[in-house]
Order: sequence, then C-alpha cells, then structure tokens
Amino acid sequence: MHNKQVTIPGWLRWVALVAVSLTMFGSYYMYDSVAYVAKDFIELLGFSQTNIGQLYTMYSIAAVIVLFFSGVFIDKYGTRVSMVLFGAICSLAGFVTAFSDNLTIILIGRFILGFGSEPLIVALTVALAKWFKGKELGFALGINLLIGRGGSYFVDRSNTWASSIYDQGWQPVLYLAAGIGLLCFLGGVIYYFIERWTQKRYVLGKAEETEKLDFKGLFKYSPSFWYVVILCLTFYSAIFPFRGFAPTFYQDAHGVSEQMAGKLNSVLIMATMFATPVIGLLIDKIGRRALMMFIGSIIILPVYLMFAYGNMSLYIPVTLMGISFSLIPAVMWPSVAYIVEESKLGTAYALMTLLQQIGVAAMAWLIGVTNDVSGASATNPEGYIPGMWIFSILGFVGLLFSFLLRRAETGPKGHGLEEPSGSK
Ligand SMILES: NCCCC[C@H](NC(=O)[C@@H](N)CCCCN)C(=O)O
Repeated sequence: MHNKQVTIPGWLRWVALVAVSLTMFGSYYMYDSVAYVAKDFIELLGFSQTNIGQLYTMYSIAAVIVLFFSGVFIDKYGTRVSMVLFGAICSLAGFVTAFSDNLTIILIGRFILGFGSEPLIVALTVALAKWFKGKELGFALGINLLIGRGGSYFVDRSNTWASSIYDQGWQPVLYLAAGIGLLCFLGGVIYYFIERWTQKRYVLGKAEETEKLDFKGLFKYSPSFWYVVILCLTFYSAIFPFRGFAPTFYQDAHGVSEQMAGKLNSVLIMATMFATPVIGLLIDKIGRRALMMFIGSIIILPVYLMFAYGNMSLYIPVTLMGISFSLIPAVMWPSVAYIVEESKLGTAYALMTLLQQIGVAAMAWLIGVTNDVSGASATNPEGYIPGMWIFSILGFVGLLFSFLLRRAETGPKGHGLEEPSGSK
C-alpha cells in the first residue's frame, strides 16, 4: 500500500503494548507457579529441596543457551514471527510441566519455559522499542513490567482465588498455570495481526538493536557497566530463587498457612508493580541513579537475617525487600543506556540477562542443596538458616559493587547517572 501515514495513533500503540504484555503476564505466572506446588512435590512426590532449586536452574540454563542466538533470530524473522514462535514454546511448556509426576519430564517443561520466555521478553522489548521509541518508551516499559509482574501477583494469590483447584492437588494447579500460560501464544498471535495491520498503513519505527551477543568488544565496556552487571547478577540471584523457596520456607520456618505464604509473596510483587513505574518517572526528574541502587542494596542487606533470626512481623522484611525490588530494577535497566553507547546497547542487555540467568541458575541449585544438607524442613526450621546467610553474603557483594558504581559515577569519568534525564 502506498502513502503510509507517519503518525501511528496513540490508542494503537497502547493496544499493541497490552497484547505484548499479555505474553509477559502468562510467562511470569508460569515461572512462579511451581513455588506453590513445591511443598506437595516434596511431601507427596518425594522430591528434595535440591529438585525444587533445579526447577529454576533448568529455566535459567535454557535461557543462557537460547540467548546466544535469539537476537540473530529476531533480527532475521522479525518481532511478530518471534513473538508467536516463542509465545507458543512458552505455552507448550506449561502443559509439559503439568502432565506428568516424573521429575525429568517436569524439568524438561521448565527447560522449555526458559527456552521460550527469555527470547520472548527480548522480542517484546524490541517490539515496544519499535512502537514507542522517541515517545514514552520508559513509561511503556514500566507499564509492561507492571502487567508482567501482575502474572506473578496472580499466582501468589492463586491459592486464595483458586482454592478449590488447590484442594484437588498439585496437578490441577499446574494445569491452571498452563491454561493461563496460553496467554503467551494468544498475546503473540494478537500482536502478529496488530503489527501486520499497522505496517500496511503506517510507518512503524525500527528498533535499532536486538539483544544479541557479540563477544567482540566485550572488554571495551567501562567499569561502571560491569558494576551494574554484577549488581544485576547478585540482586536477581537473591530475589528470584528466594521467591521460589519462599512459600515452603514461610510455612516451615514461620508456621504460616499456605494462603498467608502466598499473600506475603504477593505483597512483595504488588509493591513493585506500582512503585517501579513511579520510581522510573521520579528518577527521570532527579537523576541520582547510582545513589538509588546503593540505597536499594543497603535496604535488602538485613532482610534475610531478619527472616532467619527476627521475631518481628514478616511484613517488615517483605516490605523492605519490596522497596529494594522496586528501586533497583526501575533504575538499573535504564541506567545501562547512559553507560553504553546506543550501538552496543543490545549486546549489553543480552550480556546482562545472560549473566543474570547464570547467577539465578547457580543460586537456585546452591540454596536447594544447602537446604537438603542442613535438613531444612518444618521439623527442623533452623536448617533454613545457612541458605539465608548465603543470600545475605550475596547482598553484601551487591552492596560493594553498588558502592563502587556510585564512587565511579560521582568522579570525573561518570556517565551522567546522577543527572536528571535529558541533561546528559
Ligand atoms: N527489559 C528487561 C526488563 C527485565 C525485568 C526483569 N525480568 C527479568 O530480568 C527476566 N529476565 C527474568 C524474568 C523471570 C520471571 N519473573 C524483572 O525485574 O522482572
């Protein structure tokens, strides 16, 4: 069609955002769903805590493998084909995870989920860049994260709103997750048609880079970039595996009910859903990004020891974790764009996600093994303490690197992290 219009109507961009975000909702729901059957896996199927950790490790191993070539694939076949393909892989993963009580099959399901989810997140980030570049990209990414984390919130509360399904055992719970996981495919298909329809009528922006890896020039990144990457690795490795073990830990070590355990996990997510976009807007105005990451790292430091030794309400450490989980991601991901030049941004994000997933894989496994070795269970709640110390040590390493980042960024070679948006 000739005479394509240059300006895409605002409503169309937001419709595309919702379609894209549905896929993330489905993917986040499935990622977290196994945490709520972990206790059944241990008590009914005889799985160990190490096996529970492996559910997350398998996801991350697949993510590391697929991230090596997904950028090239997305470049070659485009965002709409990639969204449908990776969305379909995610949806398939839900059913593979649910249909058998065999550990190997369940782990294969988790592997397939990682293989679909992480490139799906890359493809949707690239798609959003095409629609929102030069408009409200930061805010759009914030809303996307809000909807995606909505998936985590819904699964955290699922043992309340879907209690009748929980009463039937772990398998219907996983089939429910698989049903919601169909949103990955559905959202991908809806997005496919929106993008195709729009491209016939409007000039849709071109995202400049996908998150593919190019190891050439890896060592040319500044120290600040590596400080952010290490913070990303330590921070997410202290959050995602903890959330995986948390429902079982809250019940075993603090004697709360299954519903209360889900509620505690959901408070964490609910806080981040709304705080993350707000903090994003605030940081655009005041800058101080390195300082915020430093503050976020201080806040999370005592949390695991409070879980291990504290007698206070569990809402206190959960709230502190929620503040940190809002602050650091809201600031960390956009900060990379200040440190790394635009032509290398895709590689930088891919590298960051890849190292993040290596950290998550290792920690999920390590915590599971540690819990097993120290005999963590409802009859031996002290067995969870060594795992909490490992999380704390990780938090300390994160704090160290956020300090180094702040020091570098307040020096003469800073990249403008401490300045408001637009003043770089
Ligand atoms: N544009 C990148 C935003 C990443 C947000 C981040 N998600 C991840 O890091 C994913 N690689 C892992 C998601 C695992 C499932 N919840 C986030 O903070 O959620």
